[in-house]
Amino acid sequence: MPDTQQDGYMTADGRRIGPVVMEMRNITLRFGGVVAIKDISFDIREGEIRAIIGPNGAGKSSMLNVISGFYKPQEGEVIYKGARRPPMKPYQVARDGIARTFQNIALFEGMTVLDNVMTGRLNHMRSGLLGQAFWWAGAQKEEVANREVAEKVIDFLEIQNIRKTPVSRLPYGLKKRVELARALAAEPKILLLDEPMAGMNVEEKEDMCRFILDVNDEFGTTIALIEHDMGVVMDLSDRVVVMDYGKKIGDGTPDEVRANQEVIDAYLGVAHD
Ligand SMILES: Nc1ncnc2c1ncn2[C@@H]1O[C@H](COP(=O)(O)OP(=O)(O)OP(=O)(O)O)[C@@H](O)[C@H]1O
Repeated sequence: MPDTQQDGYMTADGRRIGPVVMEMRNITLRFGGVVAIKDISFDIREGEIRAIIGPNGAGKSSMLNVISGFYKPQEGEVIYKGARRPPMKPYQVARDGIARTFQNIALFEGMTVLDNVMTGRLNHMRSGLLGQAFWWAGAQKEEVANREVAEKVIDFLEIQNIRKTPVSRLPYGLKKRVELARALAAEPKILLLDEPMAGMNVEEKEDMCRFILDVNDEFGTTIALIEHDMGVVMDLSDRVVVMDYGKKIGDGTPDEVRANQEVIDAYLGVAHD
């Protein structure tokens, strides 16, 4: 069983999964009287693709927002890189190595693909306006280095031919890919994907699937995602957390989760006591 192997393990397809990089401990999140997350614990290992699934309203987005630091749970703690993560602003979490994409694309539509991807480098830029005025050579060097990372990501995701195109002119599937490029440009330790396939046709889904796998393989990026398409989730993920009505009802490999009766019932809509 992978979970008993502290230092990590090798997957059947030869990928190395490392030790735990983030741990959610007894997380409870309420919105007034609504309990969106009820006492949930699970971990994310270095280099793995970890999915969070569940029916509508199960609490998946809320959980992703806890991981990204956007929501502060009323109870429980997030252990990141071996220490309890203090309450942080989202930009501080981003600086600490967590990048994300959004369910509803959040790009600057009037800007080119390259400029959008460059915004993913903001957390790596040391020089502000004053810096650029008084530290010109350094600022220029930094700009070149940031551009190199952005261009590398653009090549990797095969969007070179649209790098100068304004995002507003792109079809939906490509916009999603640009969003992925922007998140990757931040060189995150953990990449959070919020329904990366939502609204895509079959071909776009296949492309996105391949890019997610390639990113994980090439850069060793740890990926946590929420996704409605069960086929995609089961194909992509190393381990899956299943939520229902804010509770965790399953956690394991795709095969384990598929065989879990509580999970089957939740998806078939079996009544709860
Ligand atoms: N900002 C909010 N204010 C009040 N209630 C909220 C808020 N966000 C989520 N909720 C409630 O928390 C519960 C979990 O919602 P959440 O969006 O996390 O579920 P989900 O699994 O992501 O759903 P979906 O698959 O439909 O996106 C729901 O009952 C929802 O109405």
